[in-house]
Amino acid sequence: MILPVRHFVVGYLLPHREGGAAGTKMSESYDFLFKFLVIGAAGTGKSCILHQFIESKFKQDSSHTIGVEFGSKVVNVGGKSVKLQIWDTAGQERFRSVTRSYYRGAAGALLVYDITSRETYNQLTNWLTDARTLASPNIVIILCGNKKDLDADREVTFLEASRFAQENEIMFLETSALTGENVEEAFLKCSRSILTKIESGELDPDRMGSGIQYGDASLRRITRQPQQQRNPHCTCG
Ligand SMILES: Nc1nc2c(ncn2[C@@H]2O[C@H](COP(=O)(O)OP(=O)(O)OP(=O)(O)O)[C@@H](O)[C@H]2O)c(=O)[nH]1
Repeated sequence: MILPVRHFVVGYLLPHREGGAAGTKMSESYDFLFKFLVIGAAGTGKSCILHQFIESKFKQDSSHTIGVEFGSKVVNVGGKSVKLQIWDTAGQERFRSVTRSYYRGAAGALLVYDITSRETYNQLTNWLTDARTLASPNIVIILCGNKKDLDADREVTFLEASRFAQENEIMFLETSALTGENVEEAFLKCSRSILTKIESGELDPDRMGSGIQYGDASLRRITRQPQQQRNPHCTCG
């Protein structure tokens, strides 16, 4: 059965609160917008990670995602407000053709496996290849070994996963959507890396399909600057 894609999209659009570790805001004013993906095998906790990040609580009775779900949050990264537009994709193979259509132009991704399931870890190379091929070769990826709270059932060591991350030039953290440990940090770390690449000129927000857009706040600052400083890269410092 093939349903139109829009039927799969569930919104998490919540009011952006002032304060908190991420420093979110009431208004929709932000410096940058980054498109993010959450990818990885079924049952690894992708939806729970997104829910924990946005609502700061564990999603009880999470069921398999059908297609994609959507969440959005404004965070403060290195003095810049960044709106993260996050697509949580289904891990089940039968939704792969739908989820793949959401990869295009993503700036960042959380690649999730379950530390208690070697099977989910063994699939990482396929997910990584998909992300780099379908989103962008420059996509900034953070590997998340989720369910860190289930250490007694661990099947994948921290060391081997960190070696995998190093070999594949991606960042790495172990997370727990249940306790919230490192969940926000994963999104912030990935966002920080994207911002650094914008600053260094490695990523160009003006490039089509970069997954990055200037927000109102950023554009306002550019137009206020003297003519000789109107280089978008200068706005990130
Ligand atoms: N103990 C523990 N359980 C978790 C954690 N994260 C998720 N779970 C459980 O793992 C199961 C799958 O979580 P989901 O978030 O639905 O997994 P998913 O990756 O979104 O799955 P798909 O939508 O099928 O791709 C659920 O039973 C969750 O309660 C975690 O950090 N710790």
